[in-house]
Amino acid sequence: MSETRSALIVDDEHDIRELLVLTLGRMGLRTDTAPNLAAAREMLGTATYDLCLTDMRLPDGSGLELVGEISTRFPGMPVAVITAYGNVEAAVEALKAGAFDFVNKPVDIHVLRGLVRQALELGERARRTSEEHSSRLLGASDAMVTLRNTIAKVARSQAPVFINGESGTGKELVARTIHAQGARAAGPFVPVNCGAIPTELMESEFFGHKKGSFTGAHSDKPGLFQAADGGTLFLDEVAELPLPMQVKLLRAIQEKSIRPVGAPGEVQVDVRILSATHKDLGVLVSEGRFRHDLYYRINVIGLNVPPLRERAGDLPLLSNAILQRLAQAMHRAPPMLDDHAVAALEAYPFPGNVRELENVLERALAMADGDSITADDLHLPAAPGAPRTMSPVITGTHPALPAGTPPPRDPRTVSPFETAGTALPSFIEDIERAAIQQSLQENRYNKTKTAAALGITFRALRYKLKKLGID
Ligand SMILES: Nc1ncnc2c1ncn2[C@@H]1O[C@H](COP(=O)(O)OP(=O)(O)OP(=O)(O)O)[C@@H](O)[C@H]1O
Repeated sequence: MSETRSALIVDDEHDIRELLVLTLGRMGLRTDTAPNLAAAREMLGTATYDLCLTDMRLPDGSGLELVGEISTRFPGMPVAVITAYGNVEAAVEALKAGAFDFVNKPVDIHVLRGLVRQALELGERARRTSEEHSSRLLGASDAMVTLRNTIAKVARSQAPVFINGESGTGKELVARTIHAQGARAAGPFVPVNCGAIPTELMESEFFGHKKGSFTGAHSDKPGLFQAADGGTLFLDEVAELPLPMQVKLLRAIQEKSIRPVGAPGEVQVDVRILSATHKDLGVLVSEGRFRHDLYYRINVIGLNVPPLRERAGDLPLLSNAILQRLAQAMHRAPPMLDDHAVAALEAYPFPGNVRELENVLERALAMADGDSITADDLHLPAAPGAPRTMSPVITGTHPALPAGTPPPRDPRTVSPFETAGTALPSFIEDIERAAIQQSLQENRYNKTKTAAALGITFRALRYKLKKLGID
């Protein structure tokens, strides 16, 4: 626990607040204080705490109300109450309302310190559990339920699995889930981006090398196959493997052994192969760009991860889980998406899938002032291929949606001719903005690659991003 923990202290008695601030401060905690319920609520709206200590009797209500609110709004945050000595009923009520523990007045410093230590441990455990949840493949759509069921079956076997799906749909997460649910879970999971290894280093990266086998080989180095021994090797972007490397990989998979560069003999390896690509590998095989024998070897079981736009019903669940995770990392209370924001998300096609959703929400979280995220905060780009309209996609200027009101129209249906009558420079800027945003998504927000794809320099791209207000 290296980062500073924080506590909210709620008590109307100045002396008690001082005593608690001093004691918790000595334990290394940062503290905020509130003399009443209203102030406590305000503080909880702007910051997240690892612990709350509240008096039962407050000038504007009961500490019990706070206990209830905290348990619902911040389920992982322990709250303890300070009760008058001998008031057993109040203590029991507090525990029933969700308090973690209570401490009697006058406060015994020893008891208090023990309670704080336990509360922090409890919070830490809750945080870890929530992190485990966040690495789960979420979604209640039929497609995701089917995918999760298939994964559960596939995980039991040792067969190679080939995962296909657009960028950012969750292919790596699927691979990690197969590994985590299978018999090799205690072994290593080694992901490798096949498109990121320079061709000349590939053999050494996959199979390792012996000291002195080539210039720069200053010591023996095990390769990725050895690193994944007893576990899983995940070949991401497998379509990017050059043909000569495909031959070597096929051999290693068939023989279950590898020969490090410069080594005299073979080394046995026990590795399960999972692979993925967003490309159509069948087409690459028919074009002779991917070996059919390797294709059949890695594609014993094939899984398809559907794009987010085909399971828009998963958006609220996914968005809330992502916001919760991001807010927790920022020690903030997770904001809610308002109705317009949900409608805007559901109308947007998300070409970058869940990864793009994460980026959109991260930016929105940084922009949002209060407890909720509006459609304006989302800054959704125009749908790729469609010129941006003169007004933002979802302006957020609509009044709150009454129940039953249809959501704002789908930005994809906006006709480019709606731009007629607008000043030419602004029209051109909009087209430029749409092209840059599309290229950014296609290149996964890598600005160097985006600049290259657009045929402009990195500096020019940076200038345009600033000028067009894209960040
Ligand atoms: N169903 C899901 N539930 C929760 N998080 C998800 C889900 N799908 C994807 N994610 C998250 O979205 C992000 C992108 O997922 P991941 O890296 O697995 O996608 P990918 O398809 O492998 O992307 P690429 O093709 O670019 O390699 C990750 O942070 C992942 O945790």
